[in-house]
Amino acid sequence: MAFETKATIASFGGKLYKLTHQSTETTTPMAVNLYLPPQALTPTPTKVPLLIYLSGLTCTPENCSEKGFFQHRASQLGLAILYPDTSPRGLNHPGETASWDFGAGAGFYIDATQEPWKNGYRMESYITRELPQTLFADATYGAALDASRVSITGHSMGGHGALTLYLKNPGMYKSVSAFAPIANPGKCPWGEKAFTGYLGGDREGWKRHDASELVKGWDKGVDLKALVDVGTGDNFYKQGQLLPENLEKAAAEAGVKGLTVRYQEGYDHSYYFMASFSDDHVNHAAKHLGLL
Ligand SMILES: N[C@@H](CCC(=O)N[C@@H](CS)C(=O)NCC(=O)O)C(=O)O
Repeated sequence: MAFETKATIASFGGKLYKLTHQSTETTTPMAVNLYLPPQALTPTPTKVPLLIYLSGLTCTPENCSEKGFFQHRASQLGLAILYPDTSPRGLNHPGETASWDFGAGAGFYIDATQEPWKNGYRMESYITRELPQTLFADATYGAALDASRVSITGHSMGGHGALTLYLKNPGMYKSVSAFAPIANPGKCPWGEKAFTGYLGGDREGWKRHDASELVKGWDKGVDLKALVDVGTGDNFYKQGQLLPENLEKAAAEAGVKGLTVRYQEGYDHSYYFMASFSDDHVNHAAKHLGLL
């Protein structure tokens, strides 16, 4: 359904729009923030490409819009950014708000198969189909966007989302990047908890939603166009929640080219880390979206 505009905020010469719309996938109202750079807002706008940013555990569309600093470089290059929410909200499934790493704020960008979560916890279909289709068809916001040029990025759980949705849908996105991604969810406590709850106990089936497994099926002849940053001071990395080495190893063993993983000395899991490297990730997307 059409977007309702809750707020319009000037940012780096462009505008950040706080939107909501009724989703048929989640069956709930969904909040989403959209940044349009100045190039999309002039009296004679050019169509701009889109970077989708998927957030981490506990986040709403606000966290990264406010403190990720993606808009700075995006405004210079002429790139729109979409910040979706991390789960449906208000379904009131039992236990939905009992923990911060499962249920509300923790949809893991998959379509749940287990009761009660299969009702509404359909973030994969929402992010890959319903949200972009609604946005590109929107009379107000879609006109400024080039639907044929989309890239994806994300942080932590959202890094898992970006990598897996990219690997599952060759051609849908022009490039992928991730900050501190949950790179092998089938083998870490966050992923095991979420996948057991949403998908059930069949670990073989989890592999369809795990970047370190999916990368093995990538076409070796096609550059992966993937940039990953991880801070060596990140406590979740130290606790084995992220496992980026497993992704690197799987890609190398499968002969997949084009994965760059950078270990940033001393950086933690926070937005101080992301803001320090967000220019690099916007440049990475821009290169593959024809802006650089
Ligand atoms: N709530 C968790 C932290 C979860 C966390 O670090 N979430 C990250 C994404 S995985 C985040 O972006 N949090 C929101 C923020 O820092 O603004 C805790 O209390 O330990």
